[in-house]
Amino acid sequence: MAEWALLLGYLVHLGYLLQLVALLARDVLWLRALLALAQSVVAVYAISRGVVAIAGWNLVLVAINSFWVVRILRERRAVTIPQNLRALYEAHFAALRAGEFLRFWALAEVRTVQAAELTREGQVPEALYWLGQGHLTMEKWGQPPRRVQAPCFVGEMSLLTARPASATVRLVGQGELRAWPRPVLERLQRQQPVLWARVQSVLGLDLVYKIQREEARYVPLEASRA
Ligand SMILES: Nc1ncnc2c1ncn2[C@@H]1O[C@@H]2COP(=O)(O)O[C@H]2[C@H]1O
Repeated sequence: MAEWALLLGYLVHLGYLLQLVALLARDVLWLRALLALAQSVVAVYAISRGVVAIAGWNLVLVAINSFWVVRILRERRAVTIPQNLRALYEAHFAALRAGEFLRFWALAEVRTVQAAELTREGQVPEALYWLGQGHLTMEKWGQPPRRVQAPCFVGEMSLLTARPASATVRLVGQGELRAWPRPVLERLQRQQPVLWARVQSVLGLDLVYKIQREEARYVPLEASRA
């Protein structure tokens, strides 16, 4: 009996040691899970000592942390990308987790448009666009018009820099676009900052692809003089 009492006495140290380890965890799932365990241990200790208030408060904390553990596990559970989106995901959206990609993809409106002007140089675009197939024309003041080939985003530069559009971009012919209206993106930015940070990486990758296409068109100065 006395040994039991001694062991129960150590529980308080175990509980706070576990809290210490929890605070070292970088991953929020581990943090929450270890905190729930630590608070359960402290609650058992408090019950054994008859301190109802400490036991009660720790059980409330256990309930909150357990709720978050379940929620995070649900969000992270394996999500399979449908076959028709897999190649697209791997090439352009791999900075997002599979579930995040599907959520972000579903936020967009699908629009079928004909020769539409997507952005106008100097004006803030109404949306961010993704064109999976087709061609665009791009006009910048003082430069000859150019063709831009899909797949690519349109309107990502002004979104990232919070400045007006750097060019006027029009769709050639008819095409199907995905459009994320600005208010939808602003809500995403406010409510899901982690996802927003990953979306910015996706847009960064699109910019890299654009630079690589520009470089493929690059004519060395010597050759252009010849
Ligand atoms: N050099 C470029 N190559 C491909 N697309 C471009 C280039 N410059 C601008 N754009 C696109 O044209 C869009 C005009 O609006 P944004 O500046 O928001 O985002 C721009 C890009 O999506």
